[in-house]
Amino acid sequence: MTSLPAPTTGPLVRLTAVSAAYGDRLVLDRVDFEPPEGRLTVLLGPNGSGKSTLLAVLAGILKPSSGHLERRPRSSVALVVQRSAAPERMPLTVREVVSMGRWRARGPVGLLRAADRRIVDDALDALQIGPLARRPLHELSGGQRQRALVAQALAQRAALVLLDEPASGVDDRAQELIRAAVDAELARGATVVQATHDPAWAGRAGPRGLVLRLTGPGTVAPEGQPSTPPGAFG
Ligand SMILES: Nc1ncnc2c1ncn2[C@@H]1O[C@H](COP(=O)(O)OP(=O)(O)OP(=O)(O)O)[C@@H](O)[C@H]1O
Repeated sequence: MTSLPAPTTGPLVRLTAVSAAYGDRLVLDRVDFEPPEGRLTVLLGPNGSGKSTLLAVLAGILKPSSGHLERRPRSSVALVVQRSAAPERMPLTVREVVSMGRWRARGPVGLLRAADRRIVDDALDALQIGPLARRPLHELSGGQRQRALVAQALAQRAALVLLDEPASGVDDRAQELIRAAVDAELARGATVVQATHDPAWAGRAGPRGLVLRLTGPGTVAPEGQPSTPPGAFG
């Protein structure tokens, strides 16, 4: 298992008074948020409350309309988008999709090394999709595809792992594998932020994790003070 580089100073990621909007629709309204490092943050909230938007801001793919986003320089981030937002007809095999998780480590023209291939194999094994490795992604069922996308995130060995409802619409076995994958990421030292509708995930944040409830539009509140580390939420 590849361990993470020693943390440097500053937060891995921190939002200060961040607002985000689509046109004139305000979705996040001056949100302060710093996920506790090496822990699980669970984002709960109804459809449209802004969970995906918050993840997109954390990932750096949606620019806040105001406020401040800090990210630790050179820190890596993996994002598993909601299945409905993932391209379904990528002309790639499952192994190729998971191998894409190593691209950032190797650069655009870098060949994967033996160590990268081992990481890819481990990720395929973790989600039990090794037997599907040669299959084109578009031939897979929705749940199998979801496992491939989670495996791609695992292969990144990122410091910050953002998951948008990774376990929704998958069977019990896949849910169990995804839960185990999240546990393994936390054990590796990753900081995980997961959006979900499933309140059962809240219990997995643990005493040092964080549960945020988005009630939208624009409102984000920590749930249960015991799981809120001091200073993590302004
Ligand atoms: N690209 C977009 N353009 C315009 N409006 C958007 C866009 N993406 C999201 N929205 C709107 O922003 C609001 C928040 O959406 P978001 O997807 O962040 O919510 P969510 O909590 O993740 O919802 P769900 O549980 O359905 O995934 C919704 O009102 C949605 O319609």
